[in-house]
Amino acid sequence: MPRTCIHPSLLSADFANLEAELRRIGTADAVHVDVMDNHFVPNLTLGLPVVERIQAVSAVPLDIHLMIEDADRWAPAYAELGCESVTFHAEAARAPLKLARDLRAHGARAGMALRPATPVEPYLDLLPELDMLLVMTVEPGFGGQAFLEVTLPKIRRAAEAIRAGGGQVALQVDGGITEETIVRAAEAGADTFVAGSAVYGTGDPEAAIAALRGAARSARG
Ligand SMILES: O=C(CO)[C@H](O)[C@H](O)COP(=O)(O)O
Repeated sequence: MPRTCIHPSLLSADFANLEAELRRIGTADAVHVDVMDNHFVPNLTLGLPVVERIQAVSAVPLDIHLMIEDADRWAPAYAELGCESVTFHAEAARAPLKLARDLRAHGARAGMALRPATPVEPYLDLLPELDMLLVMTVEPGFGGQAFLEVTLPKIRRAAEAIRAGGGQVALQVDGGITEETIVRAAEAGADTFVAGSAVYGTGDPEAAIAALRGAARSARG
């Protein structure tokens, strides 16, 4: 069976109790950490010093999603901390090819994200340089938004291109993922699912992770 990964988003966790919140998602494949700078997106979260402490105490690997300007400058520093994957936005990188190579050289999986309105076609040549492609299924910046069905054709096109290239690149979706929308994203070809509200917004994050995983697996066949 193909690998199905669930990455709870810390954006929906209690920021006053991050270490305890990390312990509630021990069965997750990674924890998704949203770094926002109030410039690339209209919201501000956390940066390197906090991620360094999360990395020190987390039992699950860190999946860093940089929603920041000047990704070329900052992304390698997150890789240096030992984060498992570091994802920059195509719209925020001056030299995406060099940046992806830098991230891998620092030992991280290199990820690239696309806003809902950004087409995937101009970036298909970059796929061999990436370990993960993130198709945003909401406008980046805030948790709790509704899944944008309009992104499904892009997920399908990205999945086809990844399969044609040998299937080495994870296809991540982020935003509005629930037990219902995860089915449509999985059918379209996504294999890695970020979920904030649908995990931390419930009383039992581990049960939510299991339910999301089960729904995605049955959709992927
Ligand atoms: O990148 C993000 C927002 O920009 C978050 O990861 C996303 O909001 C997840 O939250 P939810 O599952 O509640 O939509």
